[in-house]
Amino acid sequence: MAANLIEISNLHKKFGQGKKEVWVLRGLNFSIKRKETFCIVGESGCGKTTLGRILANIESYSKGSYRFSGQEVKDLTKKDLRSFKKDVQMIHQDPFASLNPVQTIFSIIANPLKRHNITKKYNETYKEVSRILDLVGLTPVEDFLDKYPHQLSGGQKQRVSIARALTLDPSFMVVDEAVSMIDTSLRISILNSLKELQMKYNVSFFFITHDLTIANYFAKEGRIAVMYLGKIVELGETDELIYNAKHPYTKALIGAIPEADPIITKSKERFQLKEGNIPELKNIPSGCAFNTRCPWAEEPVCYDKDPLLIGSEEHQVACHVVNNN
Ligand SMILES: Nc1ncnc2c1ncn2[C@@H]1O[C@H](COP(=O)(O)OP(=O)(O)OP(=O)(O)O)[C@@H](O)[C@H]1O
Repeated sequence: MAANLIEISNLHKKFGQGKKEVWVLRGLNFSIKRKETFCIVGESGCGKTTLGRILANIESYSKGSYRFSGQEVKDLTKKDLRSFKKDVQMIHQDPFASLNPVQTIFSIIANPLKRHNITKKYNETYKEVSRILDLVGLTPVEDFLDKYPHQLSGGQKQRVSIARALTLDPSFMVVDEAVSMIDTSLRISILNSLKELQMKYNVSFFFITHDLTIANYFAKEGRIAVMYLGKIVELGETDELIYNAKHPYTKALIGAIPEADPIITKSKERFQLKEGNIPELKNIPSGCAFNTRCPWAEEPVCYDKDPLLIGSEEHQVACHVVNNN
């Protein structure tokens, strides 16, 4: 059995052809261990969802390598793909859009069980559907079985999405902004449910969020990768990254987190970037893509050479200024 569940090397993704060609992911290198929580954070449009969709094999990759359990995903045979589809599940940002509106909650959970021959007889399916709904906190189960998605609240719908993802006993889950459309009061409860399920079932998570506070909470025992314009600029164990951030972009993201205590907020280091707008992906600056916003950018290196993500197992940074000092 491979040591890492996931190994990504020099991964690239482009959309479009010719003049419309845009490279959305530009050489990613990372791995995810079994049972690990790996969070990816970054502003809108930096490529988080595209990467999540590639990891779930909903989207193909254009260049580089993606190995799952030691096997190159592009080369999976039909038989391997069937087991991959069972093993890897994705929970989407908008549970309403991803749940079939004309199916009852019972059918939504029962269908994958039947399709993959996990349960055969009705009684068996009923028992398993009830067990899974109970696991995600949709109780009393009988109140939910005959309902349709539109009859549930946002939080309940997201729990149904999680339940559906769990039916096939996955080893890896891609969770895309799964709590961003849910009231703050319910967020922690859903995040806690996901964490409990991870402990129980040893699932690895690839958790996508634009909110570093949520990443810090959910990946407390895991790692966070910070993405900027299709590249990872900093990657580290969560506490190390939050309390010892090195990349100016990560520092700016951390500086922007509001503190409950207004005195701390006032005294916290505000890291000023050069300008607010992110360059477009089809117009990436040469050298380090962050150079247009970076207060540390130095001539000539930051304008000529793309920095590599380097460092220790616990903490890696892609910044010439940090890595040269
Ligand atoms: N199917 C597609 N065809 C063309 N361009 C696409 C496609 N899907 C995504 N993109 C582009 O790829 C870039 C990255 O999008 P992506 O959704 O991965 O970013 P994101 O970081 O997840 O953003 P958000 O937080 O807003 O969801 C964007 O510029 C987007 O317009």
